[in-house]
Order: sequence, then structure tokens, then C-alpha cells
Amino acid sequence: MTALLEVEDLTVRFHTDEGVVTAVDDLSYRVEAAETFGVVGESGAGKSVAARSVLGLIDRPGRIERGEVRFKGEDLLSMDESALRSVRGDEIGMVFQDARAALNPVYAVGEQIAETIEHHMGYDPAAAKTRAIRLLDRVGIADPEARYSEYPHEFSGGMCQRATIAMALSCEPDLIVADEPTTALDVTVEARILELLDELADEFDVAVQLITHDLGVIAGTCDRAMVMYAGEAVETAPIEDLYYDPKHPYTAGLMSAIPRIGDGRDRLRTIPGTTPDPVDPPSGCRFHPRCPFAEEACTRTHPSLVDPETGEAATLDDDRAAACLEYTEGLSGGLDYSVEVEEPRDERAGGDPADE
Ligand SMILES: Nc1ncnc2c1ncn2[C@@H]1O[C@H](COP(=O)(O)OP(=O)(O)OP(=O)(O)O)[C@@H](O)[C@H]1O
Repeated sequence: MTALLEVEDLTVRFHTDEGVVTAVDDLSYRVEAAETFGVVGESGAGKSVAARSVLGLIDRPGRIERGEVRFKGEDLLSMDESALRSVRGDEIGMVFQDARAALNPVYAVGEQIAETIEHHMGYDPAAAKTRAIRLLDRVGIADPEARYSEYPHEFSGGMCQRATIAMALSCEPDLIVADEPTTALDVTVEARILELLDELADEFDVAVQLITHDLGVIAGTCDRAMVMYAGEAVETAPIEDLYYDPKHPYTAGLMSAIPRIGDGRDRLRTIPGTTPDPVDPPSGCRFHPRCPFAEEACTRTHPSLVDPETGEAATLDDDRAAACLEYTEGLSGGLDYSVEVEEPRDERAGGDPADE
């Protein structure tokens, strides 16, 4: 069965003065129709570049060197710009971190949504306006008729993000790519926006590729997720497996960085060490300098993504995969960690979006 989105062997490089940055290295994943698929990893892992490649938005000095991005079976990378633009508006919606920047400051918010609807769905202006107002209402913007004519600077950050979600949904896409949609917002607003995305994904039967550096966000919203490190996928799994039984030491490390309810910590614990230099990543397993279980072999051999039960090469259809030598060669000390998990962040705040 072909999945809605299939990314295969994607490699993206940036040719910079400092050298060649391999931002995404041989990345493969799939997103099924109507599922929410999380992509998680620290800053610089390649999450945004992977997402932008799907949308055909890699500009110089970036270059997609290799790979396929199949959407409904068609390779987007071989489409010309105008075909791609129409897929982007009609079938794939986008939500970015900086919602205000995604809106045009000189047009009223509602008009921007209506314009998209006219352009991509062929509605006449009056019908497009009606639909835009209905969408503003659906994403929780109070008094949508009046708000329709307001400008982005009159909207709060949370309201802007609601509006871009309305815009992304306006053409009834099959996929929404949401890149850190709540990072710029405070925690209560974040929770409400995530809840909204979750509800709308269900209601509109749309798949979401949700990019975040916060595993807590993924745990609350996604069906499956992929963990990226230094341009590569190091683990993919259904969300419960990822959360309760992480197979990669990096995933386990990210887990310990999730703030747990009631543990009295108000700061994130982070994984010791820093993300590798993207121009000259470590040999062998890229995570080895930070991995508490690393052995000599990890400095030499690059682990590929395998089924952790069998050690066989992972395919796009596999739900579970991890890239650690433990599952092929075996590490003499093994992966000696256990995960204690309290409830994920499900205590979402309710309340009035007007507070945003
Ligand atoms: N325009 C660019 N020029 C040069 N290098 C770039 C460019 N865009 C991205 N990169 C590099 O590609 C790598 C991956 O970046 P990317 O933004 O995808 O990471 P990320 O996981 O999304 O992190 P963040 O959460 O900080 O956005 C980084 O090393 C980054 O420096």
C-alpha cells in the first residue's frame, strides 16, 4: 500500500563558506493518510530542512542531492514549480513557527484566507469570504465577522497561529506540515493550539507532519514519530512504544529531558554534550560522543536503521526501527537504561482563546 507521503533516501546539502553541510542524510519515512506523524530532535537535526524539502522550499545554497518525495504516489521533486505550487496550496497546507511572519502585514487576515480559497478552490469572492469567516470561527477566533477585516498586527501570537491554521485548512488539504507551530507561544496557549490542531486533524481527516524539539508535544498529539539526530532518523515508532520503550539511547535521553508533571522541575534537563558539527560529523554513529553506552565499535561503524527485533534493514512499511549497533552487532555492555514515565502532558489548559 502506498502511504500518503513517502520520503525515500532524501539527502539535502548546503554549500556554505564553512564547508558542505549535509542537513538531511539519506532520510526515509512515511506519513499515512489522516495520521499525525511527529518529527522530533534537537535544534539543527534537520527537521525543518526535511519538511521544507517536502514542500519544495529549499533555496540556494541548499540542494536536494538525492531521493524521492512521493505524495499520493507522485514524486514532488520531479514536478515543475507551477505544478508544485498548486500541490502546495491545494493538497498540502503549511503552518510555521512564526505565524505573524507567515501572514502578509498589509492585508486583512480574513482577506488573505479568502484569497487563498478563491485562488485554489475557484470560489467566487462572496463564497470565499463566507468560507473564510466560517474557518476563523472554527479555529476559535471570537467574533469572526469583525476579525475578518483586522490586520495581523491586531492579532495576538496565538490568534495569528489560529489564522494560519485556518489558512492551511482552507483548501481541504490531505496533509498539513506544521513546523514548530507552538514554539513561539507560551505554554498555555501552546496547549490550546495543539489541542485545536488535533481536533481539526480528526474533523477534516487530514494528516499532519508535526515538527518539534519537544517530545512532550509529540507524546500528546502524534500517532507515530521519528526521532532525528544530525540529519538522520535514529528511531521511528508508534508513539506509545517510543515513549514507554525507546530503542535508541538518544530517544531515551530526550525522554529524560521531558518535564514530568509533579517533579518540581521548571527547567528542561538536557542531554549532556552538544549537537555535532554539521560540516564534519563524528565517525561511526554520530551520537557516539554523547552516548553513555558507546563502545569502540560505535566510533567506527555507522549503524543503519533496522528492525530492533530482527536486526534486518528497516523498510518504509516498518513501524519500528532504530539505528544502533546494539541491534546488529550487539554492544558488549548493552543498552543499560530503563525508562520511568509519568503521565504525558494531558492536563491541557482550557479557557478562552481571547486570553491569547
Ligand atoms: N540556508 C541554510 N544555509 C546553510 N545551512 C543551513 C541552512 N538552512 C539549514 N542549514 C543547516 O542545516 C542543518 C539542519 O537545519 P534545520 O533547520 O533543518 O534543523 P532543525 O532540526 O529544524 O532545527 P531548528 O529546530 O533549530 O530549526 C543545520 O546544521 C543548519 O545549520
